[in-house]
Amino acid sequence: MANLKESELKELEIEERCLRLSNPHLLPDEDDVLYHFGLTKHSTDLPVVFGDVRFVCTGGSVGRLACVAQEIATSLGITDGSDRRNLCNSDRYCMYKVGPALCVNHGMGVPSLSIMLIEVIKLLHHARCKNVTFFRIGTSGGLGLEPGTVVVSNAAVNCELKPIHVQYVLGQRTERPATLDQKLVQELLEIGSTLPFPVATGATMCADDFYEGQGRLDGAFCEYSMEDKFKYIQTLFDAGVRNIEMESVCFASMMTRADVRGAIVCATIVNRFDGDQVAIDKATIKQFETRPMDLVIAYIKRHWKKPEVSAS
Ligand SMILES: O=P(O)(O)O[C@@H]1C[C@H](O)[C@@H](CO)O1
Ligand SMILES: O=c1cc[nH]c(=O)[nH]1
Repeated sequence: MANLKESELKELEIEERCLRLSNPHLLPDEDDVLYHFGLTKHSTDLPVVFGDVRFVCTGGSVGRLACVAQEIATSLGITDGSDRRNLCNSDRYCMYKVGPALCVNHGMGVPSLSIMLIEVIKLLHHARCKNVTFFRIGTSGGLGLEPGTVVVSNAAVNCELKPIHVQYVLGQRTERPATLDQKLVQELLEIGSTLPFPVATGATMCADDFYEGQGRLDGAFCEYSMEDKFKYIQTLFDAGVRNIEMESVCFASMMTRADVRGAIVCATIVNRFDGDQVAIDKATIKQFETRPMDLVIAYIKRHWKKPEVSAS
C-alpha cells in the first residue's frame, strides 16, 4: 500500500466505498419501505439480490429502460431472462437487474427523478454495493447540434446557469452542488469517438418544464416574443450550454451527496435554433435514443468482467 500513488489510493478508496447516506433517522436494524418500488429492506435479502450492482442506468421512459436491460443482456451474454423480469412491485417505475446493471426509469422531471434516485441509493446502500456508477441515458433539446448528436455533459446547470440544484427544505431555499466526474466524462468521450454517430460535450441545462421553462414558443401559454426566445437560447449557447433537459442538476447533486460517480449522456432530438417541436418520426427518435445506450453499454462492457462460473 505504501508505494501506491495518491490517485491509485483514491481509486482504491472509491472501489471500496459504499453509497453514502447521511440521515441519522435511518436506523440500521429497522425495516425501510421503498414505497415507490414496492420493496422493503427486510422482505428481500438485498445484499443477495442486489449486492453485485456496479452500474445504474436510468432515463425517463419505461420502454427505453426495458430496451437498455435487453441490450445489456445481449452485450454481456446474460441469458437468464433477468432482462425481462421487472422487479418493481409498483406501477410508478420499472426495474431490471441484469448482471451488474440495475436499469430503472425515472419518469419526467426532477420530482420524479429524485424519488427514484433516493430509493435506489437506499436500496443499494442496504445491499452493501461498492464502486457504483450511475448513468442518465436521456433525450434532450440540442443547441446548435445536428439532431441525433449525443451530448456527454461536462456540467449541469440550472436555469440561472449555476451548477447547483435548488431544493426547498422545511421552507428554506437550499443549494446543492451539481458536479460531474470529469474523468468519467473523458472516458465516455473517448469511447464515443469510436462510435458511428456524432458525440459532443458541453453544459446541460436542467429546466423545470418542457415549454416556457425551455423558452419554447409552442406551449399553451407564452408571454415572450420569438426574438426573446432566440436571445435566451443564444445566451445559453454562449455560456457553453449544448443541450436542455429536465433532470441533470438533481441527478448530479444526488451523485455528489451519495459520493458516487455519475454521468449524463443524452441524445438531442431537436436543434432549438431550428425550432421547438420534436417533428422527427417515432422510428428516428427511437434510433437516436439507442445512441446513448450504445455509448454507456460500451463503457460497462469495458469495466465488467463476467464472474467465473464455479466448477461445482
Ligand atoms: O430521459 P428523458 O428522455 O425523459 O429526458 C427528457 C427530459 C424529460 O424527462 C423528457 C421531456 O420530453 O425528456
Ligand atoms: O427539447 C427537449 C427534448 C427532450 N427533452 C427535453 O427536456 N427537451
